[in-house]
Amino acid sequence: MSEAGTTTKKRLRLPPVKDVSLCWENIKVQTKAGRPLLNGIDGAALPGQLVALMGASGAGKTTLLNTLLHRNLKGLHVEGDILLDGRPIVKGSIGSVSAYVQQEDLFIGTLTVREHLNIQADLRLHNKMSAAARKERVEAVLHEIGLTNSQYSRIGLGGVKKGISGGEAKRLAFAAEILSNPALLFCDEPTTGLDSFMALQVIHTLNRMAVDGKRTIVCTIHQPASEIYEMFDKVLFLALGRVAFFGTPAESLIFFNKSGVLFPSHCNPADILIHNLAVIPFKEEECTTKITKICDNFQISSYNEEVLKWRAECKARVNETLSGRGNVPLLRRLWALLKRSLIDTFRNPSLARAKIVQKAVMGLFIGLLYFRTDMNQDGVQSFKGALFYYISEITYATVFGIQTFMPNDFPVVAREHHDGIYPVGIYYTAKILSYLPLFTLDGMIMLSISYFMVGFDRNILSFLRTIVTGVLIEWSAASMGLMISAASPSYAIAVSISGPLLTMFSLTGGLFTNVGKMSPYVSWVQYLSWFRYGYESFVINQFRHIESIPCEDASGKPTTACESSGGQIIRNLYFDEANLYWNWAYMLIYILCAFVIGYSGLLLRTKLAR
Ligand SMILES: Nc1ncnc2c1ncn2[C@@H]1O[C@H](COP(=O)(O)OP(=O)(O)OP(=O)(O)O)[C@@H](O)[C@H]1O
Repeated sequence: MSEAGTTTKKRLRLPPVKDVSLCWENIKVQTKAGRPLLNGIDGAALPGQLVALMGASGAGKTTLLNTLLHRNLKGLHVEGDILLDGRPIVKGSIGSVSAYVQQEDLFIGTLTVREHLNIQADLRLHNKMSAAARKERVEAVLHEIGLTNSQYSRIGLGGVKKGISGGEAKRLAFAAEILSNPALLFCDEPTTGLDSFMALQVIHTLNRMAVDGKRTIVCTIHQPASEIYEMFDKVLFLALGRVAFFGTPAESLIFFNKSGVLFPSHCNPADILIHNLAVIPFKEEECTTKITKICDNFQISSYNEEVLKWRAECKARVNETLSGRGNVPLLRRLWALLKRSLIDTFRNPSLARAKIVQKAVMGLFIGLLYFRTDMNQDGVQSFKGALFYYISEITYATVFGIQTFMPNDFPVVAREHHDGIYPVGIYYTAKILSYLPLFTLDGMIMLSISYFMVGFDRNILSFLRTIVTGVLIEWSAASMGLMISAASPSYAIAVSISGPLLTMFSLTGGLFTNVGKMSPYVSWVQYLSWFRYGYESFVINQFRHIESIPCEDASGKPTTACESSGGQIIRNLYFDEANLYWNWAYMLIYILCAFVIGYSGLLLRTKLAR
């Protein structure tokens, strides 16, 4: 290989990790009601080891993993020591030196593999790493995890849009977690949902990360195939909340065989072991006696003595210093989330393209419907109708369009927030900023296409005021849509809240009912309605300079009812000319309040989504 080639290869490797060992001693977990889940679990994972936590369903694998990670322990009472290089782990500190690959892979499916990693690098890598260094790290991780061939493929959305394979998705989840090059990695059921070939690939990747990278890896696993079983350095079997065995896979066969478990040839040993450690319905007593005997045997076995030695080795590393991940600049995280939201918004055909095309078509339609309306009594009604229609058109599409975002994003946001990658506020700000261009442009397109076709005031300032009012209406609708979406548990609930609210706001907007003559029981609703603020500004802007309007219909016939000047139109609607710009201020305040309420709702939902 050429020298240049050698340099490139060197660059593509992750830097060596500062290895760590993890041990746990006498871990006891019980529910608040006093039900024991784990009862005195000891163990250790040393650098370069891939350790599997195994056992029948309900044995306590996830509970042990959560205990080691200090996560999801609400409602449980935990005792025992967890030591990282000899030092007790204080609550939450393990997260800063380790990574956790969770069972369910959650991604923004519109991104490519490389884009996802670039954004994760910007979100996770500390402030001392330059943009070039972060790019290099992504390159190294792509090679390390074996994702270079699919780096430009879209991740896809399960069941909606085909993307990368399940095995690639799992490896992508690893890739994101090892960007920060952690020495300690936890994985929950990394092979669940994968076929045997993909599962083997995934465990092979983990094995390589442990052996080559000197990482310490702990994972839970369900009934692995024999080939996979042999790839673990250590297996820890849990049963009835106790350790049934901890040692190498080869030793496990010897130990369990001595404890009376038979392994017929051509059978998967892991299947047989898990079957033997399960409490089978209607045979509870028999199973409990057998399992208790196995656990007792292990306690007095030489394998348990080995575990005690590893633990001592782990404790002896007390002098090593550990460094956390470091700080990630807030602005960089905001920019990364903004990029992700922008890509997602503009690649989401149901939102971006549909919105632009729809508004262009509606602009043309309104333009043709009210084409060259003359200023007479019929014309006044048409102008008023067109102005109110603008508000409806901008509002409904915006509120319901924007509400689609939260159900898709929420699981990812909740996880990333709880993983400490960013606070919800940064995500929310980025999301709002990402919607700004789209939810400003589409309304402007509709107004610009139709405004002069209808025959509204040709004065450029009047046109610009219409645009500004339109943008504020759209942003009022967007902020309300976001607020309801952020605080609602599902899209269906968000829509069912928004529908009636919009009807109320529309009815109190000034066209259907006179704002000055509403029933006192509901007249306050108008002050929550941007229909009312927007319509008043639209009407004042169009009519206030019109001094005389003929009292005749479109065919020239005199009319009995007549609004003979712009001022009269404004007064008849109980509007006030002084409110033209005040309404802009009210809408701005409205937008800010809705954003703040939406943020609070999202924060609360995220906190509850543990
Ligand atoms: N917060 C909790 N409150 C009450 N019981 C709990 C709690 N967490 C876990 N358990 C109980 O502890 C037992 C062990 O659960 P755990 O999820 O750890 O098992 P597991 O071995 O991971 O099972 P599986 O393989 O099915 O995921 C189960 O009976 C479960 O119902």
